[in-house]
Amino acid sequence: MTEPTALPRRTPVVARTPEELAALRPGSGRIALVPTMGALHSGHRSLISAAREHADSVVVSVFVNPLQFGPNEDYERYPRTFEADLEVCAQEGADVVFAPSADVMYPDAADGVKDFGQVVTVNPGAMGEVLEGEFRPGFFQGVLTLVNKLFNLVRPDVAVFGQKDAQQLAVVRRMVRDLCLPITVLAGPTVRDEDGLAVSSRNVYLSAQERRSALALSRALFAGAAAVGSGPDGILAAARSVLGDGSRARPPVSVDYLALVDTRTFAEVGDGFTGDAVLVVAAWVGETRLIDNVPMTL
Ligand SMILES: Nc1ncnc2c1ncn2[C@@H]1O[C@H](COP(=O)(O)OP(=O)(O)OP(=O)(O)O)[C@@H](O)[C@H]1O
Ligand SMILES: CC(C)(CO)[C@@H](O)C(=O)[O-]
Ligand code: BAL
Repeated sequence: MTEPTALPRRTPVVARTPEELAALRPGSGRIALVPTMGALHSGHRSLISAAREHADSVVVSVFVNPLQFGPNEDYERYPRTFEADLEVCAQEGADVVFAPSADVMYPDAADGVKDFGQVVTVNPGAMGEVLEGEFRPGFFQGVLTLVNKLFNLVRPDVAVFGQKDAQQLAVVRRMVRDLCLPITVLAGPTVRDEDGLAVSSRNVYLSAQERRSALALSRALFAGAAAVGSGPDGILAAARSVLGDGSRARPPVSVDYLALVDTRTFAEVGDGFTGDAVLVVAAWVGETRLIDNVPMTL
């Protein structure tokens, strides 16, 4: 018996510039966009696969956006694995990979990546100032500016974002609403490793010991979710009992925030709140900053 021949995979076409992207625009059919920073993993795969279900053609953008990184963050070090990313896109059936350079996306930034003083940007509003926005000043301004540019270049009908970056998802939805963008935003559930750790490109920074310590994040969130019947205080207490908090956090884990917030506004919820909420956490594990969350209904 002969070995079955592997099905031919469609290799996506790579566009490096807006002009190349425009030339690839299909004449008809729905377009879905999956924005990423590359270093693609199973979480991204699930988003590309969801995108395929909602559109005739799928564009994956791969761009490490300098505008959303703070001066002391990991822009330079961020994993860049373009050839492997192309393979993932081929396996998941993406049609186009848009992978511009920083110069292409920000031609007027004085030194290409660092001076954005002259660039017109998108203001994320109050939701962009709290939690991730507080710990990463300018982060959501950078994200929304880039996402808005991608929306204008790709002109998708649908854009797919991960629930793992819950505040980013909420801020993007708010931009779409407030700026009247004709785009449907879809969310893909958080993909986790078997032990519960949310898959993330930054997990490659973790040593084996740190990876074990990082499980405190998802375990704390699951403990909080299991206490949903006991209201906001009970949920937070259950999560804190696993994760610790402030000076009680267990090294090498150091917590930036643990909060229960309204899914749509990201305002902290208090006693008596009913509706959709999300328990969010951001913590350092050694030198690596991770975020995670679990949605719940109170
Ligand atoms: N585990 C996951 N499950 C589902 N979606 C995910 C997951 N991780 C990331 N995503 C989504 O993939 C999209 C691109 O994210 P990004 O490329 O920054 O990956 P990341 O793994 O979150 O990277 P980082 O480690 O930098 O946070 C975002 O919409 C993000 O929410
Ligand atoms: C949405 C995004 C691609 C914008 O750079 C990025 O923040 C990400 O990968 O989540
Ligand atoms: N996953 C969100 C992109 C960032 O952390 O910069």
